[in-house]
Amino acid sequence: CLNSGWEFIFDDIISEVCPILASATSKVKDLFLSSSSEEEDIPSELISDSLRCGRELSREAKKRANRLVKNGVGLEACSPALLHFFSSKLSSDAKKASEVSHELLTATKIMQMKLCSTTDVTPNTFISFLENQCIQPHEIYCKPVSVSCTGSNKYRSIDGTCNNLRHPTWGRRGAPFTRLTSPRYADGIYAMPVATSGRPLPNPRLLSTRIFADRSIFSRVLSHLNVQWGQFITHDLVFQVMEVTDEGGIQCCLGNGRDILPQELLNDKCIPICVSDDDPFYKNHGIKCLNFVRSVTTPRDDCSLGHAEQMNTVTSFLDGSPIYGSDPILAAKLRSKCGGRLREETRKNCKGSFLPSVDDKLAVCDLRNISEPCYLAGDSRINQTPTLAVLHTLLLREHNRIADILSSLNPLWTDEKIYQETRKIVIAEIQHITYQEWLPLNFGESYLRYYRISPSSLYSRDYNEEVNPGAINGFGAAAFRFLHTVIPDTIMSCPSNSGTGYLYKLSDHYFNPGLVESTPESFDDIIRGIVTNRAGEADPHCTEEIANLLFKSSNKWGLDLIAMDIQRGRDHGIASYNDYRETCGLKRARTFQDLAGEISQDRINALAKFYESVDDIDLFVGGALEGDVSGSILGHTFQCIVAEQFYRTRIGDRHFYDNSEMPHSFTPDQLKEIKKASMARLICDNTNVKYVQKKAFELESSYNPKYHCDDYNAIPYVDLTAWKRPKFELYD
Ligand code: HEM
Ligand SMILES: [Ca+2]
Repeated sequence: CLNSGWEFIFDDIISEVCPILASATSKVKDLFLSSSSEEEDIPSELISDSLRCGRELSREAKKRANRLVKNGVGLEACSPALLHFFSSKLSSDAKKASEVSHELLTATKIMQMKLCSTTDVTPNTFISFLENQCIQPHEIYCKPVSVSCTGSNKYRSIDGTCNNLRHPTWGRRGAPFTRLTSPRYADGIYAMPVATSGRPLPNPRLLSTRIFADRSIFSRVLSHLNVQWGQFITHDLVFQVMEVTDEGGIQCCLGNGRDILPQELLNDKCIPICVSDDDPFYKNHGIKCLNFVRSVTTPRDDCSLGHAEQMNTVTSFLDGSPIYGSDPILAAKLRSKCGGRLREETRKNCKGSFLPSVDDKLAVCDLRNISEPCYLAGDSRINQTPTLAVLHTLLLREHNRIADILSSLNPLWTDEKIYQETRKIVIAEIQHITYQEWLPLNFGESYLRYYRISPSSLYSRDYNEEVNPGAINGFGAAAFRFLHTVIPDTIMSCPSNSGTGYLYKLSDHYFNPGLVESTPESFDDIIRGIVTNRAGEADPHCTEEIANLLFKSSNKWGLDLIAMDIQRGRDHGIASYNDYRETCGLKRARTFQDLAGEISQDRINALAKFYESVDDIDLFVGGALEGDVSGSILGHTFQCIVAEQFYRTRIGDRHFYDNSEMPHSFTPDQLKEIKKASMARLICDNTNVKYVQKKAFELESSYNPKYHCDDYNAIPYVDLTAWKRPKFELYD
């Protein structure tokens, strides 16, 4: 189970594909023996030979990967592994960047192998040596990303470019994730990390079953909608996709999970999760291997060589990209091109509208028959669960509702003008609901105010163009995934005419949003259910619906999201928990017992049982076991990473909704209206639900009672008349 990622590079292959490089060895050796200083340059022919050879080897590996799938080593129909790939599609430019990245990483690895086998250079000194050299490959190997910003930049671009006019690539779709701490790759470049002893890290599935085991405790405060909003904004900020071949997704296991594939059939991007014979769940199903594939990487903007960086395939701004898309081609496809509206579908007997259908339903949904819905939205994860689809639908309706009002207020506005103004309002509402309602509830109001994360007065003047709004790797591949432990195990549906709620198992509905439209009232019933159903308690325990049955389709078993979270952190070379403790201002632990300030004794004992050294603990595991910070559902280290992300997402966004004194800033009248937006009002304005609690992310209680949607004092209404403009503004 320990693939490093470099299985395709052998010395004999190098000499076959790149004979020049093989003979370069002695020259390199001389260079290093003669110089102990790091000032010496790597000979330029070694660099160019490595690049050429990296390209050759990488292309060979790609051909082999395609061949394997073509020859039958592919994903089986209706398998959990296939469903996991449903949302892993790459646009052609992202695919190209990923290929270039693979070539550069392979070249870097070859250089390292040559230097380390012939000199005293260790993997770590190699990386710092490389960084000092700041090698930029010739443009035929990698073209630096350059964006020029023209025009007024009054509205956000779809792909996030030109938000920051000094650093126009920051926050764009396709950018490398940023890091708070140096990565932990075994070889400093890309190889899967190992323990400090050099032995394997503990098995992720073992950690999942022993530390995160199911214990059904529900939150007494938070609603399912609180969790669902969390996933929705996750999808706005981050999307790492897995490597695929031109022929389809990658299979790493034999016989749908009965064993791991033999090395000769294994793709080098495979990092399957092995399951032990005595696994409490999988032993009953004969499952020994869970399919898992490495994330796509991308070159740095300047193409410089170094360790791997994963690609964020969506804009990292909180900019409604799950609704509008991060890619201009998709964004255009989602528009109706009339009245500023987005495409929608209506149904007989249903008052509200629904998302449009994808072109090829069977390629991205797990349907029992083709008449069931499968939606198209700005984010390809849309169909993952019915409640995610419900939130997408709600925001689609909000866009079209606002577009209709704006066009009646300003009848001469063009489709483009209405679309852009509406998009701006919807994004502002999403930002307001997130920063004013959702973040304080989950992470503590006073904490967020203290760190200037929550907006306070009407306008803010906090925009700082030197703050990179990029997504932090440790946020997406570890800290924010802690919220997987609060996912409830059911989807609740509450018909208006009965006092009862019906519960559906989450695992019966992955990639099948049919529940949303099973009757004309289903959509509203699920909305009532999602504000009534409880979230899971914020402890490390999580439901088996995601820890044994994720994407189970018609099988009796599925994948384990918690084991995947741990393995993904390793795939991304996320620094250890101990490194992050230091980054976040805690003392580095020298012994397990040093964790006692943050982690309870029984949990420390569990960690000491599985990890050899306190330095080996994965960020996801250590962070999840910390006791909560007062007022937050997170412990200190996760709180620090999540807060840093939302700080950057706000301060580094030129278009953040309450920024003042920008050419595109809202007028005071408009901003006052936007600040009335709430989750409850979003529901009231876009469904047939009549009563909802004022704080919809919290359960109904005597302190948070339900109000009628017509009660505009309790649930204020965003009045759009502030957007009525004089006719002369037609052409701006
Ligand atoms: C039923 C609900 C959910 C399901 C089924 C689900 C499933 C998944 C899956 C399959 C992945 C990709 C795993 C991988 O390949 O590494 C993922 C990633 C992730 N999830 Fe969830 N998730 C859910 C809810 C949430 C919630 C509520 C949050 C946070 C509030 C969240 C945060 C994340 C994050 C941050 C990632 C990494 C995203 C990326 O970089 O692509 N998820 N989730
Ligand atoms: Ca975004």
